[in-house]
Amino acid sequence: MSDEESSVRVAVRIRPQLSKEVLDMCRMCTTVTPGEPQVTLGADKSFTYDYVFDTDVDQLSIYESCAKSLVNGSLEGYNATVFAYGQTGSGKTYTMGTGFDVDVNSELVGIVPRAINDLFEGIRRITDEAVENSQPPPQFRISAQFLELYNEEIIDLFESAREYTKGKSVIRIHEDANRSIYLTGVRSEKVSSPEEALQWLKQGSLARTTASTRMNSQSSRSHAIFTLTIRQQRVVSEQVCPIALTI
Ligand SMILES: Nc1ncnc2c1ncn2[C@@H]1O[C@H](COP(=O)(O)OP(=O)(O)OP(=O)(O)O)[C@@H](O)[C@H]1O
Repeated sequence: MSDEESSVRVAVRIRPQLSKEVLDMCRMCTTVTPGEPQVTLGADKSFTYDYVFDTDVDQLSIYESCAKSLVNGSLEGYNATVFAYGQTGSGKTYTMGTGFDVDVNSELVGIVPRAINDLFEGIRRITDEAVENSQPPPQFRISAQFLELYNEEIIDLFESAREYTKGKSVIRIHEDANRSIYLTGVRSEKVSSPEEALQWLKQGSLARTTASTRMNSQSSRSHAIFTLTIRQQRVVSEQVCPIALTI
């Protein structure tokens, strides 16, 4: 598949050094080529991506470049996934905004809370436009799921941790005739406002498995997938489009 046909975009974000790294006299080994999405490691190993963000790029710019258009697209019926990948301590949780504290200073808010706010803002806009045009506004139904993959087990972050230690997980992974993977037994919560969705995000984030690693004192130790499913029902048709945000 050529680059033009691929719907996958890869962005690299370089985080600033942490105070401990500065105190330990660690040195940056990356150089971003000005005006190009290219990063050089050390003296001569250069790599080009769709986007490269250097240490000074803020959370809003990352969201606007990497996720905003996907949120808008999801309201038009497209599926979208934002996936953060990288070694421990590289900044995945920070960038996605799914750490313990989702009530951070507004400038530091990450991708997931921004996507939630934009999603509900988009719904409000579509509803207002329909009313202005004297048309029946579409009905939106939004539901959230939050799963964690840890030690090859799937944990439902909306269920209490206690139930899982008793081995009560009812989540099963299946493959359908088209070889698509789907899950059953996952708890799905209806959300009707950004506040409600953020509350579920916060509750699920707190339930995640964490421990310290040598490179991150509060490492997530797992993969987590936060999924919002949007059902938009118009008079003539219904569209179902999940947006998954993976940390
Ligand atoms: N762009 C950034 N600007 C400032 N601080 C950052 C940035 N990215 C990450 N950090 C800080 O770096 C530390 C590690 O980041 P984070 O916990 O997000 O890493 P992670 O990739 O999620 O790690 P793990 O896989 O171990 O969970 C945190 O203290 C975080 O606040």
